[in-house]
Amino acid sequence: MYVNSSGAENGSYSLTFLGKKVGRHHSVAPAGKQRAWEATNQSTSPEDPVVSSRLVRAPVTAQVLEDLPGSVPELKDERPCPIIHNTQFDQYEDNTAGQSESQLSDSCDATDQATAAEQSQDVKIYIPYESAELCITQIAEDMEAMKKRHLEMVQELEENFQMTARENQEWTVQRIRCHYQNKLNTLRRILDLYQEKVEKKNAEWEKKVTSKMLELFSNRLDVLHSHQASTLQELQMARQEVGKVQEMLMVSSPQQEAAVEGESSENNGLSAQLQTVACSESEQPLEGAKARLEELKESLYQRERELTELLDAERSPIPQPPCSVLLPTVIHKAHAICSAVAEARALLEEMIEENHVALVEARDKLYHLQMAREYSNDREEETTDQDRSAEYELRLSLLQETVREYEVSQLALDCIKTGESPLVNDSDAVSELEDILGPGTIRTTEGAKSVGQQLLLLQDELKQVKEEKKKIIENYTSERTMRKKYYNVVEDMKGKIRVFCRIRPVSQTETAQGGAIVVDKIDDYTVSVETPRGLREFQFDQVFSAETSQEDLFHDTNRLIQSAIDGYNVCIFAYGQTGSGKTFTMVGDKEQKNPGLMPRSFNAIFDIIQENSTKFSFKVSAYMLELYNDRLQDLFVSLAGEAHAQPQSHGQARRVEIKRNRKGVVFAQGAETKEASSAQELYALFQQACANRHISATKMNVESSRSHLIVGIMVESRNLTNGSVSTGKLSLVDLAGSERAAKTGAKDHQLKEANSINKSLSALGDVISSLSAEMPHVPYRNNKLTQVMQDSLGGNAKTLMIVNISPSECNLDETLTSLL
Ligand SMILES: Nc1ncnc2c1ncn2[C@@H]1O[C@H](COP(=O)(O)OP(=O)(O)OP(=O)(O)O)[C@@H](O)[C@H]1O
Repeated sequence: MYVNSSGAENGSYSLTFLGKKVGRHHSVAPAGKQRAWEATNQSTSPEDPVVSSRLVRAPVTAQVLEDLPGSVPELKDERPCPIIHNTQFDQYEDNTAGQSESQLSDSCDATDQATAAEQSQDVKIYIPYESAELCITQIAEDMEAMKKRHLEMVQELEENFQMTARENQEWTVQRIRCHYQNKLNTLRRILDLYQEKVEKKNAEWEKKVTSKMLELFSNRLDVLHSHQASTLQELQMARQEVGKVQEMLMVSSPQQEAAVEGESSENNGLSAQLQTVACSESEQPLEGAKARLEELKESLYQRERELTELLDAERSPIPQPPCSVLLPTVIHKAHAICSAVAEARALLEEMIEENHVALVEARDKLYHLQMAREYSNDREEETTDQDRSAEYELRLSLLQETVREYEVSQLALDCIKTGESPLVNDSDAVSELEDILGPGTIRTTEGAKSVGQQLLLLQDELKQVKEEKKKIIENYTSERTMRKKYYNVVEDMKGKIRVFCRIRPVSQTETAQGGAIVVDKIDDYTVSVETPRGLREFQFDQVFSAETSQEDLFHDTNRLIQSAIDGYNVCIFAYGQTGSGKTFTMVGDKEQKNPGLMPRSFNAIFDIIQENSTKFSFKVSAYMLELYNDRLQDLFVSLAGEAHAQPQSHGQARRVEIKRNRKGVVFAQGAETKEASSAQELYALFQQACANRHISATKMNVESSRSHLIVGIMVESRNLTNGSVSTGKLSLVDLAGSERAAKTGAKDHQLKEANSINKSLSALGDVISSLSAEMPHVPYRNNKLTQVMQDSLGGNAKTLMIVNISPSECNLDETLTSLL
């Protein structure tokens, strides 16, 4: 027998006996079967060690185990020994256990020795039958071992599967748990939010109820006080009446006794006469008492009516807290005070003592009155006086009331002393209050106590809220102060004195004169002037060319308006030769098609006020002055047109003096300061002032300002949250033009005007130079102009000077003077 290697690759083997091929029925795995098997396992990976071992071994195991029992006896019958080809045998060895290797080798060696001659001719090796049998047995054992291993593997796979399934299950459970945990968390969050909302609502509601209750409680206390007062008054009156009645009784008793005695001794007629006299005598004072009684009755009815009204009011739509409900709180508080303060304790003791004495007295009185009534009843049975009986009833009930009040007071005072709360039995009022607070909240003493405690807590909360509000206001105030400070720092960084230069367009007169344009704006900060000695350049904080609109100019200046509203002094003035455009810059053209800085500032002030109206209240006031020939004049005071034309008549005008108050704020004494509540009102005041200004025609300007116009606008702002007040001043000055007398053609009073103007401008120049050079002394007092502008020049004030210049060659000298 030999094992053929053909088909070994597919795992099929054939056995040959004595050179005769027996057939392929011993093939371990036929090709068809192998393919079918592979098809069933094609979904599995051959790389998988388990699967690949199956691919090789499984068919061998199954087929051999089936086929071997039949084949072994067959082989036994066929002697001599089968042969195994060496190479084929080697191939077989690959698929069998190593244990059989040595045995097979031994068998082969024996066969080799027995058939040595044949080996030289034929490569087939014959092995003894026993060896073949041994070999087959070995194969069977191997197969058995393989079957065992396969079973183990199957078991292992099953275990793996179960483990994986278990893991999967756990993972799924974990996922589900996670999902529900998340859901639970979300629900909790929603619940928290709802709870928060409910608490907020409760707090709001409690706040409302508390304030309402406190209000009602104080009202109730007031009513109780007034009741107590009126009761005391009534009691006093009752006491007096009782005294009177007792007196009357004392008077009438002996008379009646006498009448009774006389009855027995004298005859009936006389007795009747005496009785009548006695009765008539006793009835005289009784009449007065009856009248008084009537009054008392009336007043009592009146009180009763008032009480009914009060009770009706209690049942009004707004439920009122009963006094008895709030009483425990009051007692609780009073007890706390009494136990804390020795003085209060002593006072309480005194009150208890006094109340006790009063109670004893009232009880005595009641007792006496009751006795008197009984006695009187006995008497009235005889006299049949119904009115008297009614009077006693009334007084009795009054006294009973008083005694009850003293008893209640006694109880309350004892409660205050011990700290215990009295029982609540004002059931109607309690149920009304429970409608608000919820059922069962105050039905018991504990409930009432908790309401009281809630009240105290809410009072504390209110206190806290107030403190928080105070803090917020403080923060807000400090934040605002910081804003002002930083705004001011930024403005200061730009320079406390800023100088702008504005070149006006060439005028018709200048065109007619044919003068060349010698002034040019090089950049936003530089002006160049062509002089006979060459081109000169001048630096400014800002340069505006002839094309610059009024709006653009204002845009660069209106930040200073905010500073004035913030409480700083700000001064904006235009400077330059006559006809250079100062009035145009400050006021605008005559028709106000191009309004200047002044009217625009008026609007800006009220715009800012409007923006801040919720946080501040503002007061705007203004004075408008003219400095003409070294004389200050109030422009609100209207002088006759002739007076304006003739300067001599100014002596009659009201004298205006420049003064400074303690804070250093300049004010014009003798000048009127008018309030304005809108930009329109302020502008109307301004127009009124302008109408009184000195203007006349010069050679240089048809409408030349012959005076300095000083408009002072004071803005007082009051912080609505903390009540702080700050005042800032915006000074807007349109200066008269510097001029050369010869050029302007000034004569007589105009020459005087020009001298005065030039003097004041020179003084202003000196002040500005000193400030710019940060000199220790600034010559403010040299001129009225500098005096009036003092609080707006230097110090913390912000100053903006606009130098107006002409571009024309004919004004070159004046332009250079202005620029230098
Ligand atoms: N930027 C400008 N754009 C157009 N016109 C201007 C401008 N500046 C000045 N003017 C015109 O030039 C003329 C003189 O100007 P304005 O009266 O303002 O000069 P002034 O410096 O105020 O003179 P004075 O000192 O004599 O009062 C006016 O008719 C004015 O309209």
